[in-house]
Amino acid sequence: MQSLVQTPASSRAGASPTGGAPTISLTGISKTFRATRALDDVSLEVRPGEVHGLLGTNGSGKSTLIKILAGYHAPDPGGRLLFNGEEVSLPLAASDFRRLGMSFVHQNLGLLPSLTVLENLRLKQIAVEPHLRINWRAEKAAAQAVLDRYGLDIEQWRRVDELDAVNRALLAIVRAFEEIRETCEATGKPGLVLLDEPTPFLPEEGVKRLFVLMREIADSGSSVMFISHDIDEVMEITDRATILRDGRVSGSVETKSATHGEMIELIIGRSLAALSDTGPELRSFAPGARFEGLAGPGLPPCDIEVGEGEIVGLTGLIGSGYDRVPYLAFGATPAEAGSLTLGDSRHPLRGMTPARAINEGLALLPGDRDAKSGVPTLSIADNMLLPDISDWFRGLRLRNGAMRKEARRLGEVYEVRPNDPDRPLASLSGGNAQKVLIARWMKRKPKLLMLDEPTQGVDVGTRARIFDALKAEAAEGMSVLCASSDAEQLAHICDRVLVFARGRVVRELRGPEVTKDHITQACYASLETQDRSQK
Ligand SMILES: Nc1ncnc2c1ncn2[C@@H]1O[C@H](COP(=O)(O)OP(=O)(O)OP(=O)(O)O)[C@@H](O)[C@H]1O
Repeated sequence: MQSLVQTPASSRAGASPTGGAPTISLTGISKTFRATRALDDVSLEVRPGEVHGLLGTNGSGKSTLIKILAGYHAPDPGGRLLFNGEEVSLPLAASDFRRLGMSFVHQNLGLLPSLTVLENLRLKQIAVEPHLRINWRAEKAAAQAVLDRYGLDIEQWRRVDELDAVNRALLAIVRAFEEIRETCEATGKPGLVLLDEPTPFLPEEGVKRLFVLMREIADSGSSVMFISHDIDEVMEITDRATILRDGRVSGSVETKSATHGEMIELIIGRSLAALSDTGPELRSFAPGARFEGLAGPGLPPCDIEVGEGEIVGLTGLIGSGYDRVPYLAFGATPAEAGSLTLGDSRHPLRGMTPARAINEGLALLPGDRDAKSGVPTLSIADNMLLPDISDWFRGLRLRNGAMRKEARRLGEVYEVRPNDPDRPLASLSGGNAQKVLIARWMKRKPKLLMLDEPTQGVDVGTRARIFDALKAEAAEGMSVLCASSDAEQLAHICDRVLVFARGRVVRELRGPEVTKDHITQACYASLETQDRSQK
């Protein structure tokens, strides 16, 4: 590797080659949660006008670092933080953020969905500044000025829950930057906006719009810190990136000249097999699951077949309806019509409930990032084995030891870190909690496993393990339906991919056609189909 990759020691605080002080400089930050050393002597700096990436495996400490910067966690004694050269004592206080010029966009964006765009943008002024009555005309003009400044074409009177995901994310970022703009203008010093994975559920064109906005913030002289699992995105938008592994800085790179492979090695400590540019062999499968006339809100009747042992991907652009299929099929969203044939039995989908679906041999791993499908207060072992709890009784006695042993084995297979079956799910990082839930459903060996964005928030190394495990289960006869907007993920695992537009399957890719490029092209070609049918 060339000199573009700096060792943690050489990237220590205060060594900004730009000559000016870094916007933020952290030195020797550690954080211990009982037995877990979440951060160990982390040092990094973000320079003025820089978009800086923060990458790392699940549990590597990214969220802990952001929580320290947000004043939520106090770090262990000994760490230092300099902001524009000023020493700031840790933990940060609520009054520090505006004074220094620091703002955050957390994963849930922090907007108030039932309020309008205007109210979200001007909330602080409306709620905090004293006035006898709100001058809506002035507030409207101020909000419009903000929207115009960043070129956002959003109606001010729309409620935030009526906006699409892209506009919600753009609004959150604009609001965060507006929070610090006045401070930056008054002090003439750069501010820092921290974005904690704002892109996972956005379509590609939405991500591009976000990047334009991030670049505008950086061009104004402020800095942006961007946390993401998506290496391609980090390579596209950031100037430099810091990579964490097991709570330590494994490297700091100039992203423009780093390669994808170098980034992966810094993240997981090893390289991965390259993605093949031809899809899998064309194979035929015995009948597995067949949906006929499956219909529900946002999905006109459609037919989908998945062979025994076949992995079928469902994809399309946002709003195309592909992601509704697993929920309607499982009864998590009530289906309006349709039937499911599994082996010799046929089941009406109207009136299907998750409990019945599980009884028939279906499983669903939802795509939420808050691990809603798990029980945060229960242990890892309970979360993995709860659906089969009756198997773990001997008479009236629950075989706790055997349960723990099995949970530890599954934790090993799915690389759950830390692999301690007694820990509550809530204490795991988001990606590790997702691994626990994947293990739970894979272990049950359902006839049809349905997944929605299964590896969202899961690091690149574990992603490969999960793909291998899915393929291994499919080879044993399990049918798999995987809804995902990630063409690379689908290309890794699928035998066949169905591309949706306006709720209908508009393209089927099979065998060798199942490549990342073909899937992406088919999604964008579906946009034309979508546009034509709208005219
Ligand atoms: N409140 C807590 N109590 C105990 N352990 C914690 C707590 N918060 C985080 N940890 C542990 O600290 C380590 C770092 O977790 P963190 O959430 O920072 O990782 P991350 O890099 O953000 O992961 P992900 O990409 O999965 O979100 C993990 O081992 C996690 O289990």
